[in-house]
Amino acid sequence: MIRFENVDVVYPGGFPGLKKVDLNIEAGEFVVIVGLSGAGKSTLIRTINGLVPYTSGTLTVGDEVVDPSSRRQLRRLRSRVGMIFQSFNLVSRISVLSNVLVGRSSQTSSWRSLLGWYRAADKEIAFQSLERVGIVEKAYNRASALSGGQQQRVAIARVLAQDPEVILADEPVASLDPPTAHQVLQDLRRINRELGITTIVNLHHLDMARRYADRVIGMRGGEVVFDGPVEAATDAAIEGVYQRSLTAEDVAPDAPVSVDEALGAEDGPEEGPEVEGGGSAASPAERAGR
Ligand SMILES: Nc1ncnc2c1ncn2[C@@H]1O[C@H](COP(=O)(O)OP(=O)(O)OP(=O)(O)O)[C@@H](O)[C@H]1O
Repeated sequence: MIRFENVDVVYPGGFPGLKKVDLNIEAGEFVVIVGLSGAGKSTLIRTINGLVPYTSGTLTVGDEVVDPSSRRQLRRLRSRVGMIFQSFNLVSRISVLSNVLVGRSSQTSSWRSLLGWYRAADKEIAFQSLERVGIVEKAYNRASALSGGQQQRVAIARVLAQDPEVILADEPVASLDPPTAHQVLQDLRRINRELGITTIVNLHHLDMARRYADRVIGMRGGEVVFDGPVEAATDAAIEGVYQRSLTAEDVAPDAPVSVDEALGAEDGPEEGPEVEGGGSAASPAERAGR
């Protein structure tokens, strides 16, 4: 699905962002990238959708080799690869629904997008996306009126409305308190399982990485220095990535549990909203009060 072959990124000024990265990420995987600040996690993620152009090697997404110099191809790539950011990146003064409809822009003529005249089918997709993250009732609220966790769910719904093959999430829970962070990660994990969307997430805290990842990639100095199933991401392995001992803060923001304990923990409670069927005959739009 995503293949890095000997990929380098050199930032303007000559700073190396990625060094000789070789990676294969299969369709449907849920991959978490860990590493200390400055390790190259964001660079790796942003290279996949062309936000950061790679300077040598070959990057393939699906069946297309990414050509950072082709604006047309980058537009197409970004319609297939959705991105979620730490700061949500919503338009705060417009409604939740309008924000989610932005995810339909690549399928909508520019005059319709500009005027906000989205087709009924696109609105239905937007409602269904909001339903999938459990906040369809907020469709007509201003985005700014929502909590951080709800805003991140809107951002996930916007990406879902794109019908993406890949979701990239760059520190998606760094601005959220731990319980809310877990809920957002549970949403991403559930969506990955239900829809089979390849998902790549940068995370700082190891308890979260270990709870949600299938596979962990460790980075240091722009290089991939660890790549294995979550079971292999032991304390010793991550200490090898960080090149120092782990601290409580590495593991969890405010709950210093043993990392090996977290690794052995059962799956987190699947608290996400019921999505299929839901026990109600009402459509998502009806539940939103349309
Ligand atoms: N636009 C840029 N120009 C020059 N150097 C950059 C640029 N963006 C990132 N870098 C450098 O590239 C390196 C990797 O940065 P990156 O943001 O990918 O790290 P990260 O692992 O995501 O860090 P963090 O966890 O702090 O976000 C850092 O040393 C950073 O200073």
